[in-house]
Amino acid sequence: MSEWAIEACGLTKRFGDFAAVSGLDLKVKKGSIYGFLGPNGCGKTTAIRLLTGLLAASEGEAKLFGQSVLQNSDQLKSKIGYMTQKFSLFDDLTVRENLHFVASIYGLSRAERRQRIDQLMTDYDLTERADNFAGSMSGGQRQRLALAAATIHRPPLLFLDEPTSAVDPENRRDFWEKLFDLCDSGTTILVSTHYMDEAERCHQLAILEAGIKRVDGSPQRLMDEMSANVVEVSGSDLRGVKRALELNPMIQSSAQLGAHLRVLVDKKEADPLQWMTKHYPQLENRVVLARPSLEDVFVNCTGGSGSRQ
Ligand SMILES: Nc1ncnc2c1ncn2[C@@H]1O[C@H](COP(=O)(O)OP(=O)(O)OP(=O)(O)O)[C@@H](O)[C@H]1O
Repeated sequence: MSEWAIEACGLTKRFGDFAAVSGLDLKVKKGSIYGFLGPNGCGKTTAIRLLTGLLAASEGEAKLFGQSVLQNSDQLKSKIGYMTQKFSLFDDLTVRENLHFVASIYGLSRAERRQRIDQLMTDYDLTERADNFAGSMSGGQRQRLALAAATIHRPPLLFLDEPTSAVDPENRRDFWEKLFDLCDSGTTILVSTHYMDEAERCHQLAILEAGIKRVDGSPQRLMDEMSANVVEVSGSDLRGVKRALELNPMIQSSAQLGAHLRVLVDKKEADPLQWMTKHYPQLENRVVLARPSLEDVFVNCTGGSGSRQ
């Protein structure tokens, strides 16, 4: 038995001359949460569709639980749950009707269906909404309904494409609690996001840009191994300091966060504080070292086109 829920090797998808995903290598351990982090259009949805077998790859291969996605798509269907980026249930059906519909597609028996739907409505706080139309519910409730539907057949592997883009931070936190419950019971989850805080919750993640995986690893490892030190600059004329710093090739990026400038200094400089005050004497007593964040990693490896949370 393979220890991997997902394996991909050189996975590539071209639309005409344009490569939406290029040479993606991936290994996702069973029972873990793996994140795809990247800006709009970087290829997250395309990669998920390749891994689920909904799109055929131009090159490369993907396996789920050791089985080729291309050759075993029928057998693998029952092992996969897929929550698409757009709400894909029926607005003019009630919560219960939507779940009945999905359960019938997955071939659950009548008795099993009723029991499973009641259980899911309890688990996802939907019981009071059972007879409400999906179209009349809030973003958070619709998202819980979509997750209930995606898990109705108890798939061991879940693909979630930007599942929380339409919900507020509190609902997002609750949603992640549900994901960790699923993970705890053995489900493997691949989730795409452009939120840094969400990516930080994943066991492992890959940062994608322009269809290419730039780095992967645990959030902590990515932060530890970043090729830059983070320096915070305070004081006056931060806009002028930023303009001056950005001319220097040792400065990978600088961004103002409130009353500070957050600066990534190439790790080739062993002592970034000394280096900065030597080259910019006006920064004497105005610089401190800061702990790297996942956003710093993102900026460091992509040039910084992601969104901030
Ligand atoms: N069927 C298609 N035909 C042509 N181009 C496509 C097709 N599907 C996706 N693309 C292009 O491939 C690139 C990657 O798209 P994809 O939807 O995978 O990105 P994404 O990271 O999921 O973006 P978003 O966060 O906006 O959903 C985009 O430039 C998109 O326009």
